[in-house]
Amino acid sequence: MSPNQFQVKVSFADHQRASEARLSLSTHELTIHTSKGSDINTTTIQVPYSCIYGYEAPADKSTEDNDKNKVVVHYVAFSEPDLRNPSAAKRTTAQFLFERTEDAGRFIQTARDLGAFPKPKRILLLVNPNGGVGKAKRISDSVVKPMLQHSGLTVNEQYTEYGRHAVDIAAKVDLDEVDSLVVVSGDGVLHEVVNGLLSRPDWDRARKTSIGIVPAGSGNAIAASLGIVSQLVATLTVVRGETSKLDIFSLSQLNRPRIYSMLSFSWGMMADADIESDNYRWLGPLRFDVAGFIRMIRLRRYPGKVYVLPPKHQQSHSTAKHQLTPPQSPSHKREPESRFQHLLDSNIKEPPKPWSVIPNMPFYSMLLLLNCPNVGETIFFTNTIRFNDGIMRLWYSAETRFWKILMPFIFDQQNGKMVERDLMKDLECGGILIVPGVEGEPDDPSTHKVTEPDWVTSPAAKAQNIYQKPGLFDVDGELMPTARTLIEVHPSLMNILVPEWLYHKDDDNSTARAHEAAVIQAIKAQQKVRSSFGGILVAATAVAVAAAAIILSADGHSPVEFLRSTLQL
Ligand SMILES: Nc1ncnc2c1ncn2[C@@H]1O[C@H](COP(=O)(O)OP(=O)(O)OP(=O)(O)O)[C@@H](O)[C@H]1O
Repeated sequence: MSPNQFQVKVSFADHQRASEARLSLSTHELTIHTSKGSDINTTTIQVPYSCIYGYEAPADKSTEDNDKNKVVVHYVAFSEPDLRNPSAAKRTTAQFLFERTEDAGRFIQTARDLGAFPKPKRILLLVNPNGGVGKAKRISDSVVKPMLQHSGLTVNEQYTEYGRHAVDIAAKVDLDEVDSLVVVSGDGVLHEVVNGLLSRPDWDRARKTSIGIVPAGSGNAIAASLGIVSQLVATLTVVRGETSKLDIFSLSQLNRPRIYSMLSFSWGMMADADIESDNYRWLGPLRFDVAGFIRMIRLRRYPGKVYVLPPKHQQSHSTAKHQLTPPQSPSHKREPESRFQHLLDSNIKEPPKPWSVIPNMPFYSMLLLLNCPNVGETIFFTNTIRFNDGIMRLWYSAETRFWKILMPFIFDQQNGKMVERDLMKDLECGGILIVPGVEGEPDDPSTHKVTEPDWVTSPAAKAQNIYQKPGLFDVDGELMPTARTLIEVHPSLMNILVPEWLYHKDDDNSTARAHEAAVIQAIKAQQKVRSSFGGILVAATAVAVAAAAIILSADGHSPVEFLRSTLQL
């Protein structure tokens, strides 16, 4: 028998009777060959190391004789081909009884050397008891903590106690004591962790601390974008500790602290709907569909100008990435470099070349900047973006016909083809300057903030019967002032925990690749398959709510006026 092979008696969590088996440890997986006559259906079980989240081995002399030869391996099994729904991933255990204690020890040592077991790390788990519909605590207790128990990780759990508490925690956490900050919540708390870490005087060190997410919010766009389909897979991801680079956008406004985003920025219909969806939080993920539908049938246009920087100018910038801005005064706060901060000065009416304005677009109905493929757990926008490609993706539209906007949201919400419809224009860029307002004139010169609640008076708008609003600025689901805003990309600024099989290192083992490819394919399929029927059902529910909204005429328009403007009569 080769040094990486072992003879054992094996029993599985769901099969009580032990049977003879041969174990082999390769570079990437543990294979269990059970002997004929066992009560286990399959005779060969492959457990990729990427699916092992812990083990138990006899630790002390007082252990019973029999237990000294025992090793228990905890792993996640995917029940192919049913990987399409999150319940396809299942926790399980295999218990091995070796003939001799030395064999058990040799097995553990060999498995460790080959990277089969998770490496020890210190995790700070931030649980938002209010995340989603208040399910985060239950998820932490029933899924996350039981899985972490045998992982070898040192875990500290902390509940967030108020809005933006995670910013304060991340801003103060002792980086010598923590390797990863993991949130059990939605995108909002992860956004706060990013901002807390990057607001620190030692941000250049803090940015290297890996961040992770166990989806327990209502949107969960980041987790879905990473291919994390369940809390179980998310916890496995945390335990295995594989990371990928993560691009970050910075959003600068005059005389305000800078905000950082890992997911999205939006303005217009989608932003209004996202922020307004907070009123329907009790609906869980459905809140976005209902708020979106209501906003769609009361479509507005949002006046302003948007300037873009071509991506190659950002690319050359990326070679000098993460440089510190030289301190100008003792009070000057060091932060990731901004090359275009001067464009926030209102004396600069038009940014110079290579910046250019988006032509013929004084009015928008929606504008979306994305760093990830998903804008929500159930909204798979496009597969043309990666969160580590160093480029910003901008979509915008001036469309205000209700049905034109509704169609992609019903039929293409989960198939990644939303952007292929003739609704939105698509741009790659390295930076964006947004100047909201009819003529770019801010209401408040010191902040450039647009404050008019109902901005409907421009002659051009009146002539076209356009119903306008300054609109809301939404960054990662959080509100920010509607004001002149500079958005820049900081390529690969942070590290995020990702499922190992999606980003495995280059190896030449075809079995590992085949297994991993199957998992990837299944996860992608899972993102696409949720039927459009769900969308139609949601739309039907939303129609009822929306009809009430029209009758109540929240924005002061009568239903007749509304129909006329919607149908462009
Ligand atoms: N103890 C708390 N009490 C009240 N609010 C809290 C508390 N802890 C965190 N929050 C706030 O809850 C908000 C929502 O959190 P989070 O984004 O994680 O959940 P979600 O909105 O349901 O999910 P998603 O952002 O994915 O839609 C955050 O803005 C955060 O500041």
